[in-house]
Order: sequence, then structure tokens, then C-alpha cells
Amino acid sequence: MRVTIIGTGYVGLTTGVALAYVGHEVTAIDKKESVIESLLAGRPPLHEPGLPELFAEVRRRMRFDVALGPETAGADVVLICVGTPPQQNGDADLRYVEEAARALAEQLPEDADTLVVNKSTVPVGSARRVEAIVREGLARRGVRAKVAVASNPEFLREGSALYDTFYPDRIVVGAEDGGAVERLQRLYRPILEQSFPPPKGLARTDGQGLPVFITMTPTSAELCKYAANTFLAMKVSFANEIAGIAERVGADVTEVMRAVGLDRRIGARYLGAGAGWGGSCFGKDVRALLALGEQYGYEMPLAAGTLRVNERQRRVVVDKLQAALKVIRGSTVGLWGLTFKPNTDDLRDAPAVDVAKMLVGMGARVRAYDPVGMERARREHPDLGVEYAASPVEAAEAADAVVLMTEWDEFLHVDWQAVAAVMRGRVVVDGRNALDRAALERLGFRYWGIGR
Ligand SMILES: NC(=O)C1=CN([C@@H]2O[C@H](COP(=O)(O)OP(=O)(O)OC[C@H]3O[C@@H](n4cnc5c(N)ncnc54)[C@H](O)[C@@H]3O)[C@@H](O)[C@H]2O)C=CC1
Ligand SMILES: O=C(O)[C@H]1O[C@H](OP(=O)(O)OP(=O)(O)OC[C@H]2O[C@@H](n3ccc(=O)[nH]c3=O)[C@H](O)[C@@H]2O)[C@H](O)[C@@H](O)[C@@H]1O
Repeated sequence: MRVTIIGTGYVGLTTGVALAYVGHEVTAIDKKESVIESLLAGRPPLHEPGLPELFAEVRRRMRFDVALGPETAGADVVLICVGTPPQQNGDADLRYVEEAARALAEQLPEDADTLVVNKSTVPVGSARRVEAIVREGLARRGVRAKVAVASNPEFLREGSALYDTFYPDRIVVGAEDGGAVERLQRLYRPILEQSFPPPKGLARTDGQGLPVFITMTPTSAELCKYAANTFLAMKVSFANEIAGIAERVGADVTEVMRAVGLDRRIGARYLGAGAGWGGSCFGKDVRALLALGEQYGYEMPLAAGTLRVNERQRRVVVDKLQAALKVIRGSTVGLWGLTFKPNTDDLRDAPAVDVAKMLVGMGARVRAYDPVGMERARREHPDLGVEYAASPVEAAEAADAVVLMTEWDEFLHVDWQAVAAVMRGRVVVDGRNALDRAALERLGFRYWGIGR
């Protein structure tokens, strides 16, 4: 099928590359010239495991542009994958989605028969809004193109975006008419049937069954995305709330949550306590759900509590450092990890960035290292006030404490003897409960985890 992607960020580029790989004719549009230049030059503008290799394989079959034209607007399927950042009141800002809808209305040719799909995370009513914009634009131009609009929320995670796209648990489609559903079924058929040869290095590892294709109204599809993200964030916040009580009573939250998660009604995932969740979506989407509740005068205490626990969690690492070092001012802290999770270059709402700001604000010298996030940190947070090191060991030089903020593999396999040799102190704060406490204590480190 002919597919156009509008917005080639984490979602759009991943989806475009995966759809090209399974045999569709994909054009990717992004209004940011630097993004398109980079794609044309063969360089994906963002970090995702497996993306450089897969992009190299499919890019000659893909096309790239900075704007829609009649041909790309009139594709069989147009996927809107632009950002939906939060507004001041928490509600999602739909301006880029609306911009994309207006561009489509401008460019759709008379003979088009196009399905426009909202893949961006959007508030309820957005499919209707997009449809109205497109129809009004077409009417103004006197063009009678055939257009339908559907909602198809995306559930991929950064850091495993391609894997999640090839092997999703479910594909959710919100549509009013059967034609739209049938077309999306066709678009995703190779993924639904798992009939494509696994891309190199991206073979399935979880052994689950086929993805479920589930249809509903656009409003249900739009709401289910917010519900899913809020539930995941709530699971993590719950683990963090239990972490707080675990350390007060002398329990170990990792043991507690392991036992809790083994109950299949609960499930083991997203129960990892630590420095709290971050990223571009959990906070934005929980706030958007709360804003939706407010519009109806409906209180949502679970969603509100999910945020409150996470906000408190941002300080936990600093509290540990205060308990261990007593005085932060004048101390040197090695900060391991800047990105909001491993295997991504994304620093949006990263707990590590907040912790760095707090420590610098309290008078500490912070030496940071991240395997891929430092270039973006320099660019996006020029006033962060940290020094950047070339390796984990270099970041630990003369440090009174080392803090692990992102559980990159590199940190899990570090040579602790080399770290001990350059540190001034012996404190290790494990903001992700990812290190081997017993091994560190054997080497003479003072280990501080979260909730253990
Ligand atoms: N990042 C993630 O892991 C996930 C994100 N989402 C949702 O997907 C949407 C996109 O998220 P990301 O990919 O992270 O965003 P992003 O910020 O990485 O990329 C968005 C891209 O859209 C481009 N853009 C904006 N307006 C445009 C327009 N009118 N025409 C052409 N290009 C335009 C921007 O230049 C940018 O490159 C958001 O609604 C987000 O909530 C959903 C699931 C996962
Ligand atoms: O809408 C989105 O953008 C996406 O948001 C999340 O994906 P993402 O934010 O990319 O990454 P996650 O792996 O879910 O991690 C989010 C945060 O939670 C933290 N986390 C996760 C799991 C856990 O047990 N503990 C924990 O603190 C991570 O460190 C990270 O900061 C969801 O998992 C995706 O399904 C969704 O599509």
C-alpha cells in the first residue's frame, strides 16, 4: 500500500521503517529540514536499537520530504505521528495535529481515496476534529476527495521501538466505518500474521502469540491510550510508594515486588522501584487524563496520586546522598546516566536531569557520563552546570559518591575496582536498584538502594 507518515520522530520514523520493511511504499514527511536532510543522508536523527541497520536496508525504498504534495496526501493511508506536547493546564496541545490536517486538506487531490489515521496520542474528540478540518478545507477548495479518519494509538516504548512495532501485544483501531478497519487490517497484515522474515538482530524473544487486532469507537481508542499509560505509570508509582514503606520497616522492595508480581493477575512488569518514571509520555499523558477529568468535574485520585508519588520520588536520590554524605555542598558526585531510560537518547522529563539540577543547586560538583545522551544534554540543557566525563570511571574520579540514574548495560558491567581506585569516597546510590549490592559491599562500598 502507499503510506505517508507525517512527523518522523520516535513514533513516525519507527513506524515508517517497519512498514517499509514489511513491503509498503512509504513516504516520510517532517517539517524540520534538518530531520529530512539527515534521513536523506542515511542517518537516522534519533537513537533506537536496530534502527541504523534496518534504515540502511529500507531507505532506498522510502521517500522523504519536508512537505506534503498531492501524491503523498492522497496515499492509501496517511499516519499522523506529530508531537502532542502538554499545554499549561495539562491538556494536549493539538496544534501540530491540526497543522497536519490543514496541510492534508490543502493537498488532497480530487481522485484521492485516503484513510487519515491519528497515531499521535490525542485527547478524545480529536479524530472528529481532524475530520472536520479536512472536510472544511476540501469544501473550501471545492475538492471532492474520499477521506475517512481513524484513531490508531501507538504503544511502543523508546529504546525498544522497532521491537515493539514488529511484535506488538495489540493493534487498537478506533473507526466509525468498516472500510477504515479493513484498510488498517491490510496495512498491518504482515505484523498481525507475523509473516515477515525477522529483521536481523530483531528476532522475537518473548514467544507470545499473534498480536490482537481490536476495534472500537474513535473515542474509546483515544481514551485507551491515556488509560494504558496512566496504568503503567501507576504501577511504577505503586512500587515506589511501597519502596518508601519497605525501607522504613526494614524490608527489601525488590523482594516484595518480585513476590507481588508473580501473581499473574498483577504481572511482574512495571513494578521496578527507583528514581521514578520519566520520558515524554507518562507525565504528559497522566496530566492530560487529569485535565480531561477536570473538564467533566470528575476527580481522578488514582491518576493524581500517580503523579504525586513520582514528583516525590525525584528527591529520593538526593535524600539518600544527604543521608550518606551529610552535607552536599562541596561534595563531588559522579552521575551515571542522563537519559530517562537506557537505549535511548531522549532526555525529556529525565529524572537524572532533575537530580543533576538539584545537586548543582545545592552546591555539589557533578561529573556526568551517559553512553549516548551527553551531546543532547549539552545542546538541550546548556546551563545544567555539570562536567561531562568520557567514561563511567572518569565520572567517578575524586567523587564522594556515585549515583546510578539510568541502568545502561555499560554501568552494569563496570570494573568496580577501577572505580574504587579513582573515587575519594565509597558511597554508591543505586537509583534503579540495578546493581549487585552484595558484590559492592564486598569491595568496601556503602550501597544505598531505593526501598531496600
Ligand atoms: N515517543 C514515544 O515513545 C511515543 C510517543 N507517542 C505519541 O506519538 C506522538 C509523537 O511522539 P514522538 O515520536 O515522540 O514525537 P517527536 O517529537 O519525536 O517527533 C515529532 C515529529 O513531528 C514533526 N512535526 C511536527 N509538526 C509537523 C507537521 N505539521 N508536519 C510534519 N512534521 C511535523 C516534528 O518536526 C518532529 O520531528 C506524540 O503524540 C506522542 O505522545 C506514542 C507512543 C510512544
Ligand atoms: O506513550 C508513550 O510514549 C509510551 O510510554 C511508555 O514508554 P516509554 O516512556 O518510552 O518507556 P518505558 O519503558 O515505559 O519507561 C518509562 C519510564 O518508567 C520507568 N520505569 C519503568 C518500569 C519500571 O518498572 N520502573 C520504572 O521506573 C523507566 O525508567 C522510564 O523512566 C509506555 O511504556 C509505552 O507503551 C507508550 O507507548
